[in-house]
Amino acid sequence: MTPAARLQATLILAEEIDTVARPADAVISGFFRGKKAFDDEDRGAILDLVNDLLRHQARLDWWLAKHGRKTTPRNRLLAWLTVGARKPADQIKRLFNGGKFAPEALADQEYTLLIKLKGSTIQHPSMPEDVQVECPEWAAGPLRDRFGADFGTEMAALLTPPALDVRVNTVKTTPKEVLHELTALGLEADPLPRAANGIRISQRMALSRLPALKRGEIEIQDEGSQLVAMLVDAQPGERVVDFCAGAGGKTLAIATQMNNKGHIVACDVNEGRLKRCAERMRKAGLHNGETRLLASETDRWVKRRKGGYDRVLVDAPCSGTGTWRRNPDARWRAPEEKGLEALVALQARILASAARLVKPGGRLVYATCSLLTEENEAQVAGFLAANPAFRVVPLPEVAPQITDSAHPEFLSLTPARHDTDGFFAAVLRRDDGVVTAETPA
Ligand SMILES: C[S@@+](CC[C@H](N)C(=O)[O-])C[C@H]1O[C@@H](n2cnc3c(N)ncnc32)[C@H](O)[C@@H]1O
Repeated sequence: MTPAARLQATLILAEEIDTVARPADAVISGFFRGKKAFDDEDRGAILDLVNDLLRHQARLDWWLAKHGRKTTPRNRLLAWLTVGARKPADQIKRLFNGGKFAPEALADQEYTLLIKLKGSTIQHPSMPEDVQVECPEWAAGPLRDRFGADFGTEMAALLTPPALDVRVNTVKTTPKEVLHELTALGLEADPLPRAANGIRISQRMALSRLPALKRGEIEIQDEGSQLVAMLVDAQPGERVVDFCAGAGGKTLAIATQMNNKGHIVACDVNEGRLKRCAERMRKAGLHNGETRLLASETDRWVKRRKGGYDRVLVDAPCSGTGTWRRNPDARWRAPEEKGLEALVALQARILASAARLVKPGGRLVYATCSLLTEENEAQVAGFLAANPAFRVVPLPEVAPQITDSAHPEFLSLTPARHDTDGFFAAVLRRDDGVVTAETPA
């Protein structure tokens, strides 16, 4: 594939990501599906370029505005090639040549833009701080409140591409065997520092190079996500609910913890994701689970199963601020249409309803991939105030091996401090109605 054709593919993707509400990874995988003309190298180069545009969008837009230009995907690409990739104007003109599979030929005023941008640097001291760190307006206040003096450092970490973390499916193999295979393939792979069955692959490569992935022996899962599943601490033979299971990232990890014994119900309001979850369970050789589509968080099924589960995980829908490293488009899509407040209210409703499933003495884990206090500590505080039967089980009690959480009681991970996605998890226990030796019959 020619360099011009790669640029044209980048442009198609950038335009679609800019206009549709779907996440970029869904747009990208949809675009490449069934297209044999793109080999791994083409895909890698196009993906890098799309991500470069998304990770520098605020700064590119600042440069475009400075020169009175519209912030369109095509203008952003032209600006990036000049300011970021530092390509000479004439070389860009040769690539934007209007040929078959190439971007439309450069207009005169586009060429003028390239000349004006020549010698500019992607970072400029006159840029406002939020532009320099690519922080969208809707999140700047809450993130500054959360991080204070560390705001800049955390934002910078959110702009770096993450390493590839995988979780070993111990129902099928062992971390030792997987490490051995990865090393034999010439990949740089090491055990994760905190997640017992996790491995980090530091080197960039196409996923097609991982045969263990095809065999269902490993799953791609950030260390933070692996740790959330670990905090559920589901034991073989127990009854467990993963209330917001989605496509099952954590369901699979929990079902594996249970060593295929007992029962896990993966609930969600999204049928497509649950279908994917069931497929992944099958591929992973897990048969201790079922999926359950809920009409809403207050579906009648929840009432019928009240008090019936040893462990319940609520991996709530959230702003996703902790995942901006891997989803660089997410920062440019404000949380849902109704904003952060509506999201926080939904989380509260989900948590209150899912809590009904926990049996006396059982464990409730509330988690998000958000960095915002409103969705995390404040959400838990609100729940505890309204539900006195639950109390916090401090992190050092449930996971003494995690010694570097950013919060003394909860799991709180940030990209700058832990080199994981931003994750939050609170472990709660239902303390009422527990029958002990002292409880009168
Ligand atoms: C953070 S994602 C879950 C990710 C998943 N646990 C994983 O590890 O791959 C949150 C999920 O909550 C689901 N959700 C949204 N509203 C819900 C509701 N009212 N009740 C239950 N689940 C809901 C979404 O469909 C989404 O799949």
